Amino acid sequence: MSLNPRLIKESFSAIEPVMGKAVAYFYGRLFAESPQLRCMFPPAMDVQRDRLFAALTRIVWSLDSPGSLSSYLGQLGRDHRKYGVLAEHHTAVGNALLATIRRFSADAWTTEVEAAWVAAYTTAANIMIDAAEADAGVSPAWWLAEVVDHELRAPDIAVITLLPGAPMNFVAGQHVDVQVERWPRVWRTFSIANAPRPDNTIRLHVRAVRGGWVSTALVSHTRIGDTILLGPPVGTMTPPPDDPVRDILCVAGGTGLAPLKAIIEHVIASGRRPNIHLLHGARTAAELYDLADLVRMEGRYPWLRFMPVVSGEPAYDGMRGLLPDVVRRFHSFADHEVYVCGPPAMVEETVGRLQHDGVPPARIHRDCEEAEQRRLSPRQPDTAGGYGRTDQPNTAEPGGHRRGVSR
Ligand SMILES: NC(=O)C1=CN([C@@H]2O[C@H](COP(=O)(O)OP(=O)(O)OC[C@H]3O[C@@H](n4cnc5c(N)ncnc54)[C@H](O)[C@@H]3O)[C@@H](O)[C@H]2O)C=CC1
Repeated sequence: MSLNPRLIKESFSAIEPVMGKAVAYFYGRLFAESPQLRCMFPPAMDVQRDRLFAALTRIVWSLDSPGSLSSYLGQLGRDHRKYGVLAEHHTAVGNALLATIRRFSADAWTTEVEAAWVAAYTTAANIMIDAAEADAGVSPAWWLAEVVDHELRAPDIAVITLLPGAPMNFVAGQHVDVQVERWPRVWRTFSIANAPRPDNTIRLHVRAVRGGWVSTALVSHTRIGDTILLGPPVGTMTPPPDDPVRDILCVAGGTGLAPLKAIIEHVIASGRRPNIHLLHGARTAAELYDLADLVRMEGRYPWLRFMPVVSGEPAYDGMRGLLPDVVRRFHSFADHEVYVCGPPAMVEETVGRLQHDGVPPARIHRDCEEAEQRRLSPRQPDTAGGYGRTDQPNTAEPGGHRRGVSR
């Protein structure tokens, strides 16, 4: 069975323009053939559809890069443990996927194309299964965490401290999926806002999205003593492993501050003393929800320079403007290591301007596309999402056998 990326990409291109319909057909087919799988998914499937499309696109277009494909699929396999995905589920998914591609690629469907998709899907499923099996020996599928602190820092922003039931190994800058008791099978992504701590606690910065299920539950209906579920930490916006001794610029929009604060804590813990500029932008002064803490940090570490910036309050008595504009008011950051996080438009614009001003792309770190797709824009409701877990997720270990698609 050999991979044929060219055939896969050609047939996938034929489907891309009708991807919305194809994904809807895929789930209809999957649930018709395997109704027992429906309960693993959230009630509303809109975000789920986007996630599937994003994952499929990424897999198809990285078929020529086995290294990055394999690491992405490995992470996907480990991450899917929290949903209770078993090895045999991959067969049902593979069959529905093949039926979907056959139907929507129409004239482009040949026996060669079919063989190429079977080979590609089987390879991908086996990488996911292997990664999940290996992970099962060393890490929980999910963590039950207790809320040990809950601070409402603005009417719609909470800083929440959690104590996972078992230690969680993570790297500063990573994010986790979160599920609240009120909304089973609905997972939402939040960055961990601290570097690893001796007491194993982790912090989240959450803005309640209007109409949002998980974010609203976390901000308005969660109390100290409640428990929530956390998926495994993932994400690649982490400090470079060689930790170069370069000065650092962090540009944080709103609750996009969370992973950047974790990275700054990581640098502090490392003992290095680079100059750090942290710009934190908010629409109003009242939304500078971490001001007191950041001012305290700045007072303690003189090489850390914190600059709050407000974009929507003309009377604000401090630095005003949109972050991408404000960044350009400073001297060049061309020799800095740069981290940018916040609303997608702000990130795009800031990164573009920094590159234009001479910062090499390799030194600009941002949450990868995948994280942005998993996390919803704060201006959209987080009404659905995740690939839900089964009722007894802790007993749902992947089986020992591998499956592809049945032809
Ligand atoms: N909560 C978390 O753990 C994390 C959240 N994020 C993302 O960060 C974002 C935070 O959103 P909010 O707190 O509502 O921020 P916001 O919408 O209040 O914006 C904060 C600042 O970003 C800049 N900005 C916003 N929109 C812009 C635009 N179109 N062009 C140029 N600059 C713009 C402005 O300076 C503004 O003051 C969300 O997209 C969220 O998904 C990212 C990582 C972690």
